[in-house]
Amino acid sequence: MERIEHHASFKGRQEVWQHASASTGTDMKFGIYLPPQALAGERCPVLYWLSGLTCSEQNFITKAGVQQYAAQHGLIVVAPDTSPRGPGVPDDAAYDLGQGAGFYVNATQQPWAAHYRMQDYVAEELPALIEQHFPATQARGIFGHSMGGHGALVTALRHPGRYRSVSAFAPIAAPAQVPWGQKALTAYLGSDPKVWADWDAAALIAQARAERLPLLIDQGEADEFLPQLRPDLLQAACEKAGHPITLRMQPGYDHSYYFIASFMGEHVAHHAAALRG
Ligand SMILES: N[C@@H](CCC(=O)N[C@@H](CSC=O)C(=O)NCC(=O)O)C(=O)O
Repeated sequence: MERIEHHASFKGRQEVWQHASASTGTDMKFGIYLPPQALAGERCPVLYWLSGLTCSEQNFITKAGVQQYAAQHGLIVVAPDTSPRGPGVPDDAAYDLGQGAGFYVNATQQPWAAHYRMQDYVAEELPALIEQHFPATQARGIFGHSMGGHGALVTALRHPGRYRSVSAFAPIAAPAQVPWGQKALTAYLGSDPKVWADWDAAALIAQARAERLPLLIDQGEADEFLPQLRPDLLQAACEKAGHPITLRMQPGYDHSYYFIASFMGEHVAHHAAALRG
C-alpha cells in the first residue's frame, strides 16, 4: 500500500492511498481524511463516501468540504474510486457504464465479471484494510451521491449490522425502474429483473426485516437528473414497509457538488450522532 498524496487540512490530514485490490484485481485508490483526534492517537469511527458517475476519489475530497466537519466530530472519512481502472479493464464509450461507473455491484456478466466487483471492495475489502492500517474503530457509517447514493443505500441494506448510519444525496433510489440503472444492471448482472432487486434500494426496503436503519436523503428540486433518481419511489417503499426515512426536497438545488457541500455539515452530524453517540 502506498501513500500518494498528503495535505494538512483543519488540523487533520487528507491523504490518498493506492493499493492492489484482491476484489477488483487492479490497483485501487482511495482518499482518507484523518481528523486531529486520529493524528493524536485516538481510534475514530469511519464514515465511507461513495461517489457518482464519472468520479474518481478526487471529486469528493476536493469539492464536498467534508474535512471541517469530520475534524469537528472526530470522524475518519474514506472515499474510494468508483470502479476498477486501467488498460486491461473493460470500458464503454458512454459515461454511465464501465470505468467511472461501477454501480457498486459484483458483476456476473462478460466482459465485466473479472474486475467489476465493487460491492466486495467497498463492503468487505476496504473496511478490513482501513481497520487494519489506520486508527479506526469498527463503528461505520456510509453515504454517497447519485450512483454513490444508490451504492450507500444498497450496501447498508445488504449488510444488516455492519453500518450504524446511512444517508444519501440525490441517490439513484430505484435503479431497476430508471434508464441509468436498467442499463448498468443489464450489463453487469444480466437481464433478469429478479436479480436486479437485490441491488435496488426501493426493492430491498421491502425485505429489510433484520434492521430498520433510518435513511436521511437530501434531493435538489432543480436536479436535472430527477427522472433518473426517483426518491418518490423509495419513499413510497419505505412508507409501505414502515421503514424510517427523512426525504428533504431542497428548493433551487441541482445535482452538483455545490448542492452536496451545502448539506454536508448536516449529513456528517447525522452520522456522528450514531457513530459517537
Ligand atoms: N453529464 C455529466 C454526467 C456526469 C455527472 O453529472 N456526474 C455526477 C454524478 S451523476 C450520478 O452518479 C458527478 O458527481 N460528477 C462529478 C462532479 O465533480 O461534479 C458528464 O457527462 O460528465
